[in-house]
Amino acid sequence: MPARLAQQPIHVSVPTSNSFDALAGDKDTAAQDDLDERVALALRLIDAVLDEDDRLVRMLVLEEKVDAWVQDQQGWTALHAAAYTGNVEHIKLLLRKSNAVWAMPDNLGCTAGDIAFSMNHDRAYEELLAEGIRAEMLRSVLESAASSSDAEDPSAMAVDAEPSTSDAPKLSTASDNATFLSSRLIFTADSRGQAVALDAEGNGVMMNWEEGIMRRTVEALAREGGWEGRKGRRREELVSEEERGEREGLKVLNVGFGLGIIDTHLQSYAPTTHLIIEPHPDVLSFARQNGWFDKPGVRFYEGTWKQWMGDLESGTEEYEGWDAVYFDTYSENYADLHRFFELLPDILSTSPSARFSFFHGLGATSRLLYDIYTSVSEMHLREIGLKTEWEEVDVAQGVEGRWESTGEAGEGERTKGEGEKKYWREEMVGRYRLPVCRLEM
Ligand SMILES: C[S@@+](CC[C@H](N)C(=O)[O-])C[C@H]1O[C@@H](n2cnc3c(N)ncnc32)[C@H](O)[C@@H]1O
Repeated sequence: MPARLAQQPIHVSVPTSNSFDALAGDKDTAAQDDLDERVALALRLIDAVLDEDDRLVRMLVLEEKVDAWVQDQQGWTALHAAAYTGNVEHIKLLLRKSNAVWAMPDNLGCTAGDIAFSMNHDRAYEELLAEGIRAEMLRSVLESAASSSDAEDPSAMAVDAEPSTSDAPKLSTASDNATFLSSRLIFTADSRGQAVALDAEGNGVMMNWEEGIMRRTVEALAREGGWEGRKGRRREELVSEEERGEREGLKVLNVGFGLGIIDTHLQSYAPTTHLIIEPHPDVLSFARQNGWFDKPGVRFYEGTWKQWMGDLESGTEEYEGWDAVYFDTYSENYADLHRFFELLPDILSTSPSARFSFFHGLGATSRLLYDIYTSVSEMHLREIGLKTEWEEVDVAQGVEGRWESTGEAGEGERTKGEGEKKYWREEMVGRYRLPVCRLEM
C-alpha cells in the first residue's frame, strides 16, 4: 500500500536550484555574474523574511522580482522562512506577488505548510492549506479538461498509443500501473513475521500491519450500513432468512485484493454477493491458493477497475447496486481515484445505508498534503453527491516495527523498505483519516 496513492507525485512542477547549475554551464561570464547576483538576492530574501524586515522583503519581491523558489542549503525557500516566523502577510505576499512554490519540499521533505504546522502557526498554516487546495482543485479541472480534449482528438490518442522509446524515462512499479501489473510480486514476511506483498522494486504493496485500518473500515461500513448483526452468523442461516424475506441481502464490492485483508473482514459478515476486482496475476494466484475462488458468494473480476468500467458500459458486466464499495489499488494516482469517484452514483445501491470508502494515504508524507487531499477528495465527492465523514484511526497503536524493511530485494540486497521509504510520516501527519461516504438523497 505505501507506494500507491500516497506516494504518487502530486504533479507539482517544482523548479530546483539545479536549474541554476544548468544555467551555470553557460560559459558567458556576464551571464554567470547575473546568475550569482540572482542567487545572492534570493538568499537575501530568505534572511529578510527570517528577520521579518518588512521593507526589505517588499522591496525584494515587488521591485527586484527576486526568484522566491530558490532554496538555501537546508532546502528552505523564502516561503519556508515565512512559515517559520508565522508571518501571514509575508506568506500572502510571496504566494501572490512572487514565484514562490507552495509545495516545494525542503531537504527533510517538509513543505512550508509542514513548518507552519509544526510551529503551531495556525493562521499561516491555513493560508498555505488554502493555497494548496486551490492549486490542486485547479490542476484537477485542467487535467480533466485536457483528458476529455485528448479523448476527442484522435491525434492525441495516437501519440498516447506510441510504444515508449528507449530514451524514455524508466517507469516505476510504484507509480505506473501498467509497469506494476506486468511485473512480479512476492508474498513474504517482514522481519517480525508479518505478511507483506512486495513489488519487483521491493516496495511494500500491502503489509499486514495495515490490518487495523482495514478492520476499522469494515466495522464502519457495517455499522453505517446496518449489517453489523450479520457478523459471526452462519451463512446458510443468513441465506434462508434472506429467502424468507426476513433480511436484506448484502452485496459488497472491493477493488484491489492485495493480501485479502479487507476481504477477510468483509467475509466475516457472510455477504450474499462479494465481488473482488483484481488484475495482477500473482495476486490472483495467491488468492486462488488460499481458497478465495471457492468461497460461496465470492466472484473475482480478473482485470483492472477501468476494464470493469468498460465492461459495465458495454453491458458485459451488470450494473448492480452495491451496499458497500471499497477502493484500494496500487501505483495509481489521485486522478484515477477521482475517476473512480465518478462511477459511484451508478454503482452504489440507492438504499440510504449504502456506503463507500477508500484507502486514504493521499499525501501522507506531509501534514499539509494530507490535509489538502482530505479536503480535495471530500470536495470532489460532494460534487457528485456524496457526503463524507472521517473517522480517525491511530495507526501507531500496538504495531511496532512497521517501518522496518519489508523484505529482501530480488537480488538478495536489503530493500528500500519502510525504514527508508516511510509513506506514513505519523510524526507529521498524525492519525489515519478513514473516509465513510454516502449518497445524499
Ligand atoms: C494495497 S493492495 C490492496 C490491499 C487490500 N485492501 C487488503 O486489505 O489486503 C492493492 C491491490 O490493488 C491491485 N491493483 C493494482 N492496480 C489495480 C487496478 N488498476 N485495478 C484494480 N486493482 C488494482 C493490486 O494488484 C493489489 O492487489
